[in-house]
Amino acid sequence: MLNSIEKEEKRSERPDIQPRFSRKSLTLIILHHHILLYLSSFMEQNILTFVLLALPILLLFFIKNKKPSTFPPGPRGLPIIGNLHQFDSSTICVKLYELSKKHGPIFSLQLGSRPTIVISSPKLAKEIMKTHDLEFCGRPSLIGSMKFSYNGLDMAFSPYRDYWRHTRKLSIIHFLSLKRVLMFSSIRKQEVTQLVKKITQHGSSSKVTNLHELLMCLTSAIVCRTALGRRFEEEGVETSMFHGLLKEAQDLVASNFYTDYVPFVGGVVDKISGLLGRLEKIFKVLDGFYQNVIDEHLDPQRKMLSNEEDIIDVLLQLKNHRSFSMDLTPDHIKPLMMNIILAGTDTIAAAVVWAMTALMKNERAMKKGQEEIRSMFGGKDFIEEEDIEKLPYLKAVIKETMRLYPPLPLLLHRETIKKCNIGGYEIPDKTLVYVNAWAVHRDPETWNEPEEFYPERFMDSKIDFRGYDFELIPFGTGRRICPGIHMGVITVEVVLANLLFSFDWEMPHGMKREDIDTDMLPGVIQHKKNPLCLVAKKWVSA
Ligand code: HEM
Repeated sequence: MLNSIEKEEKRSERPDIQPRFSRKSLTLIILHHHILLYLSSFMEQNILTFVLLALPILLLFFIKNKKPSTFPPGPRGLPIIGNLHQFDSSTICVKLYELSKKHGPIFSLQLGSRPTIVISSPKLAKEIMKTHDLEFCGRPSLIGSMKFSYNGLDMAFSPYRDYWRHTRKLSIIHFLSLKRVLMFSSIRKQEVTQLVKKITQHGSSSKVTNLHELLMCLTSAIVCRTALGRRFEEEGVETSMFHGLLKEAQDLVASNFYTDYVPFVGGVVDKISGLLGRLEKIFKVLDGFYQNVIDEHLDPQRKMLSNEEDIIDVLLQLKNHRSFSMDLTPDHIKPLMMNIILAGTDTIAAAVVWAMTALMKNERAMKKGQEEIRSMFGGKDFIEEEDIEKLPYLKAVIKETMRLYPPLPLLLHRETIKKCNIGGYEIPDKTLVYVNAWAVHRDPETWNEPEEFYPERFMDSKIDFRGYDFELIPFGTGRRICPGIHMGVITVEVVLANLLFSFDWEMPHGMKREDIDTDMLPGVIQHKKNPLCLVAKKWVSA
């Protein structure tokens, strides 16, 4: 039998019967013409022609990306968009948790053209993030994350490759290490002291304290001072503008761009809906902001806010010492700043708000937490970071909060970089992967009464969230585990310890503890939907 190369050779020896175009080149010519027509209809804004021309391309695309038969089962979706419409909800982690009860701890979705799997048990989380961590440590190139990461030049959204490994190593050694994080502890102390002062003023004038607002101000001040050496004017226009920018950026990272899931037509939908325009606009503003901060740092006349070096200083020194394997330009520094600010501000504020919410709903745990701190450190003005080691109940409260209300309930999506087998199913490469920490943290085979807020469950337990225990993964685990874990945990601890130590917390007039809801806002980072508003009474040691 002739193999295809031999056939091809024979054909070229007989020019008389050689077709002018091979089948492959004919298909390419037709496709090329089709795309040209398609683009010109788009330019001329002829929507009907545009959609009609897009249909065959879409069909080709979907046939090519059809789920293999060995893929996990899952809910049926609609034509073309698959399950995308079900993925656009404020409580997506809860919805996926409910679906896992029906379809099992590994099930599939079809998000437009992208085959997707959802993992919902500690056992499978371990398979994905330990046994097969290498196959599962890619990140999908989605339009929002690509924009904010300057096309994957950051850590969070960079694909798994040498560049990511270098950047991550550099961050972990030079600015997110425990040693470096402890060097920033005076910033945290100053900012938390300010917060306590502000709440004390609210309390003395019986003003209600909106904890979400105050904690967002606090964490953005801590993160900005640490990373950029900059502080925004208290409760001023600048601060609220900055929070507005952060919120818009977070919303856009969390948005489902149709461009990512429905090729060709998706881009038009996103353009018409204004999503692409918003993305460009906010990116430009943030980019300009980071550029200004970097220029300030390069200015020899620069006056430092405090004597500490900030993360940009550290990066610029590394640049001068050529510690990075390539030239570290502002285009490498900006995406890292974007990561630190977007990943650090909301996560920490959300975690503290959820802890206070859970404690307000559970008076017993609140009292126990306050007694632990006050009996140990009653004579002090401030609970220092090194005091926290002596507060096991506080630590248990934080673990229990992160279990029930993980700030990133779906972690950050991953993408397979190779084909592999999980739970008896074959998962092709380029499959989108969601690990639903919300579901893992409620696994009934692991946790007794999983819906109960019961910090005591951690008192005699070795389970921790540092990446070794797959039943508790608020920071993820494996190669992609959160590199900001030291900064995140220390900040949550010192803020919560001082809030519990300094104040007795009461409900505003006419409200009961049972009125506090746990509804969530949509987004990658899970915030409480209705702000937690409380009355703070300053506690004075007897
Ligand atoms: C309570 C606070 C925080 C929580 C709960 C949290 C949680 C997470 C989670 C779940 C991931 C995804 C892990 C995965 O894919 O397996 C992540 C990634 C990341 N976090 Fe955090 N985080 C927190 C604070 C921070 C802080 C303070 C920073 C920076 C200063 C930070 C920087 C990052 C970065 C850069 C990544 C991407 C890592 C990579 O893909 O290599 N996080 N975080």
